Amino acid sequence: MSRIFRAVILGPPGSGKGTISERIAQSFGLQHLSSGDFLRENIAAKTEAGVLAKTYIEKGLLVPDHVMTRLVLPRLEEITRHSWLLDGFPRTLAQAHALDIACDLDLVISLNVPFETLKERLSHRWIHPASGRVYNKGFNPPRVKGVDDITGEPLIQHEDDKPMALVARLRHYKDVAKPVIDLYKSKGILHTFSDTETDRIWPYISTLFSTKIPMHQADTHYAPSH
Ligand SMILES: Nc1ncnc2c1ncn2[C@@H]1O[C@H](COP(=O)(O)OP(=O)(O)OP(=O)(O)O)[C@@H](O)[C@H]1O
Ligand SMILES: Nc1nc2c(ncn2[C@@H]2O[C@H](COP(=O)(O)OP(=O)(O)O)[C@@H](O)[C@H]2O)c(=O)[nH]1
Repeated sequence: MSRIFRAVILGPPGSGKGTISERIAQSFGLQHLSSGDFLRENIAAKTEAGVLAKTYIEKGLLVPDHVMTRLVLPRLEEITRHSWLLDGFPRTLAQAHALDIACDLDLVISLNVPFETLKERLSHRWIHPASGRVYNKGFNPPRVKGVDDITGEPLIQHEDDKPMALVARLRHYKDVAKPVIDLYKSKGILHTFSDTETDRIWPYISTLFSTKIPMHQADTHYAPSH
């Protein structure tokens, strides 16, 4: 059995972590693990961690580190045969230290997207709350305006994607993320990508992954259709 490959994707809200993670998963066969999805699963199943996490998320707060690590790390430890890409965790230095103890990362991607672009994107982001599927008015609109492609249920806008909350949220992200980014830089595993468009960042990320892991299947290689 070949050794599994472990990667993390970092970036502010709206920087394209979810979008790029899906492309990496499709092109290179990594499992896309998202802290938001783990939380939604736990909230739906009403687990102890899920019930607790919900009270923070509803207030627009980060879930405390000890709750997040208890939720995420066991899931990672379960995966012994599949390479993965983790999105949304670690978000704080304490989470990064906990992850460090649990496993050795091969690669960390950091997305660097200008503040104005993030504001613009997030104000046009619509989500399907039950699944976490994400749409954008211009970039990837739903097939029918206002409804989820798969279930036909209505899309909503996150309270904290609305303009008033956005600026504070992006500032807060920067403060909390800086020491995490510095940690991975000091370990020599950080790769930073800066641009205003996911489609311009993607070829560089794709090349980086191609050098690190064999292509999953050449014919599943992701190519944007627009
Ligand atoms: N690693 C984490 N640490 C603390 N709280 C987290 C973490 N990951 C997710 N959360 C909580 O869950 C909520 C939903 O997370 P999710 O990543 O789906 O969406 P988000 O905050 O809109 O992120 P982004 O905009 O970067 O996609 C967050 O707003 C936060 O309250
Ligand atoms: N206009 C535009 N929107 C994008 C681009 N990349 C992603 N998006 C959209 O921007 C929003 C944030 O992207 P997402 O992948 O959810 O970012 P995350 O918050 O970092 O996970 C979503 O609505 C995406 O569809 C891009 O290059 N241009």
